Amino acid sequence: MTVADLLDTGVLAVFLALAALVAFSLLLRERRTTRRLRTQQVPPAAPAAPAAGAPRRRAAIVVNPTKFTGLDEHSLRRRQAYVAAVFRSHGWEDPLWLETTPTEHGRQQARDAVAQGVDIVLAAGGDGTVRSVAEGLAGTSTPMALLPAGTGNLLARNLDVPHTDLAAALDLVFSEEDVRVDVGWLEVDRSGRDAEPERHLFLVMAGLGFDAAMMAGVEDRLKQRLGYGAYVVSGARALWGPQAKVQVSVDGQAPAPVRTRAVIVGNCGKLTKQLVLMPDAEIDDGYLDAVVLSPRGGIGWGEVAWAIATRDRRGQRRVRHLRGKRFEVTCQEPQEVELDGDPIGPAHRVTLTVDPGVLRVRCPPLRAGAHAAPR
Ligand SMILES: Nc1ncnc2c1ncn2[C@@H]1O[C@H](COP(=O)(O)OP(=O)(O)OP(=O)(O)O)[C@@H](O)[C@H]1O
Repeated sequence: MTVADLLDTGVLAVFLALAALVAFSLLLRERRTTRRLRTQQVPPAAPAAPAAGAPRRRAAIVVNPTKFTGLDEHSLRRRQAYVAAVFRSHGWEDPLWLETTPTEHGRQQARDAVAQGVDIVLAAGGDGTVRSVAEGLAGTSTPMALLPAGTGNLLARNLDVPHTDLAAALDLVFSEEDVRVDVGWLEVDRSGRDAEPERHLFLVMAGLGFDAAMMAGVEDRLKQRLGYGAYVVSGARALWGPQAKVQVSVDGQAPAPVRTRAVIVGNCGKLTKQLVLMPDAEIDDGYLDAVVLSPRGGIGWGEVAWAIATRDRRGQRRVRHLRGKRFEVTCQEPQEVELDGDPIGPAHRVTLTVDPGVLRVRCPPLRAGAHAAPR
């Protein structure tokens, strides 16, 4: 073994040790959080009468029932009663509950809710449910709120919506402050010659290569046991893999050939509070940001980890930052694709575009002094 090999192995070991440490601390936090959510008590809600003559407001809650299978029937009913009591205590009508199904993941439910004239639609589930509800609401004036119940809850983390405290997340609904956010669209051409490529909305990031392989490698059983830590375990497995030959074109410019492990395009850039993949990505700036990761071996991954940990914006040969309104990525061999953390299978070509400000989201102001969306 050469000195370079030894160094390579050493850096990789440090990287994996750090990853394991992060996984362990996340696991402990996740367990504490789950326990807190499951033992939440129904508050003695004091119903408030609405102002005389004022129409009572109504929310729809689109709920993914698979995210609550850990709760027994009694706890589930208690949770629903709690939520309804909170709405009544603010003078709202009882919410309309709409469940997702194995074939309708939230888009149709959100459209039905808009057709019924609700004032807001809450997405209760993980990022897949949020994405689907957003597809139903984009371009309408009905805002979306989040009741995060997934593992990653990436949008909630990026928008500073509480993702471990149901009462705090609900409180935001009554703040009446919305922001207009951009949505990203991903067109997936699986064969490279598809006549009608699939089109999906994304709110956080879409990518291909290492990150998608990592998401695809997360087993449901491990996710239930380890929560966010399952991604670290799968990520450690996906570290070893060949670089892919891809062509990246930004805003119609001539495509640049790159050898890469991952191309990730983001509408916003946070993975966790501490881990920011794209420090300059803003969800309301009308642009998409991208990172192209091209590590080779353990030392290369060490450089990538360091660039991400230090939020290095300059970029370097292992981590390149790009910005634009349209990205086209063509792969020589099909690569795994992911969408806000959900793997959607391999594709030869993906096109990513941005639709600025078309979704209203009820969340804290994006930055100090920012104005809320006009009504
Ligand atoms: N009623 C249902 N029965 C079975 N599966 C469902 C149902 N509703 C939704 N799903 C599945 O759940 C997925 C969405 O899950 P969701 O986004 O809520 O969590 P997630 O993306 O798995 O979150 P995380 O990975 O962060 O836990 C959908 O893509 C669909 O496959």
